[in-house]
Amino acid sequence: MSEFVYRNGVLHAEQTPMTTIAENFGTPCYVYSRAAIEQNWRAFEEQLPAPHQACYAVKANSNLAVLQVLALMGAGFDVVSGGEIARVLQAGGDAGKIVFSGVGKSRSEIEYALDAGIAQFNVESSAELERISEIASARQLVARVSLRVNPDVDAKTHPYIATGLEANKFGIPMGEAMQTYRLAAGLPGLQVIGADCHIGSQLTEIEPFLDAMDRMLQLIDKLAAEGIQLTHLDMGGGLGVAYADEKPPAVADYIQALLGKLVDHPQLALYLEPGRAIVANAGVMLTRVEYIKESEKKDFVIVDAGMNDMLRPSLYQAFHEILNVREQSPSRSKPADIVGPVCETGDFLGHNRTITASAGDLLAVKSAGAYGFAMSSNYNTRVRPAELMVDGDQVHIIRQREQLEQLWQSEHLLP
Ligand SMILES: Cc1ncc(COP(=O)(O)O)c(C=O)c1O
Ligand SMILES: N[C@@H](CCCC[NH3+])C(=O)O
Repeated sequence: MSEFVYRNGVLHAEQTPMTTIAENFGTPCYVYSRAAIEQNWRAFEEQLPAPHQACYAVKANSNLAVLQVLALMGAGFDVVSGGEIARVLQAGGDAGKIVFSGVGKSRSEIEYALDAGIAQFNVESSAELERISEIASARQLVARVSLRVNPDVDAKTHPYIATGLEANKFGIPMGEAMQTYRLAAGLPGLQVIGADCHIGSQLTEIEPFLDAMDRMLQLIDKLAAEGIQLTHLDMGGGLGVAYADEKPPAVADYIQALLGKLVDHPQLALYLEPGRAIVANAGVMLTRVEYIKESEKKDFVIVDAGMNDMLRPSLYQAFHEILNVREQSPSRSKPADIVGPVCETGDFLGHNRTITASAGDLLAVKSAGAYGFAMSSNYNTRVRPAELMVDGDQVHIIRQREQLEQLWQSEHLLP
């Protein structure tokens, strides 16, 4: 069930009309539904009783209040930087449920993570193993490590968000996995506990996950035969959502299919790192139409949000449904591009849309809760939008719209 629906001809977020939100908080802004986030999280949690564990991928949406909602539900977290660890702790998350992924962990990030007592490092190279071993030994600590192995499967998604092919920078190639595990097992300050992989994002089929899992289980069996016993397998994130007419598998079907593969491996806990599946459809971006520019073949609907606020269409030609907040009919006869004010030809939110819109109208860009605000920037010296969390009939401001002065407060004029 979507928490964003028309009531009396006006798009609502839970019980609050979008028109009220725009009046009170201005545009552009991101609007999230707490109920939707909770519902999406519960779908994972219910399928993954302990010792299995879901770890929300913080990069998808790292607003403190979003993390807080999940922390209150007992979530684990998948992070990719020291900054994300700090955010999770700031939001009340449990360090003991943090897994630390990423190809380029710096010394200071590793030190910070060890001191914070995170659950484990998902390690991506021999060099990183050696660095973690050295730092942990010097601190007389033991770092729990899992190796991220690249299973070399085609995730059948956009090439920029496929990560499980050998051509990608991520993980340890399957062919080198055994020797890297042997290295890990012999290094001081490390406890080798698991294996992980992440083959890509926005996957709409189960098969690539199952294919990757077969390869990972074969590796785990070979390791066991050598006396390296692992206790968990982390299959990463990547479950897709419906932006348009995609039909991603239901969470329960996806997890049951993965758990089904574990019947012969009762010692293994399954970890997952969902990001998009938790937050994408729990958020929209609200923007107001500034101008309509008509031309012979197509019109331009020029709105107050641009690629700096919402990068996915420009970066991946990603499709996001765009609705007029006031339900409209019929649709326009000539297609329109919905474009922003940024000085780039690639600054668009949607191409060839049939949406009816006039100057002053409010539009909602759907499925914007994941990789929306998280990838925003200040390009063109534009302040980043406000973020709001709707909770029933309450609207909480969870991030103020930036003020211009903040944009240059760390800059200095020459003496
Ligand atoms: C290691 C890792 N885990 C989890 C995720 C979250 O992915 P998604 O948002 O597709 O679930 C990503 C990003 O793709 C990732 O790189
Ligand atoms: N940022 C991408 C997903 C990449 C995930 C990174 N591991 C998107 O918007 O779809």
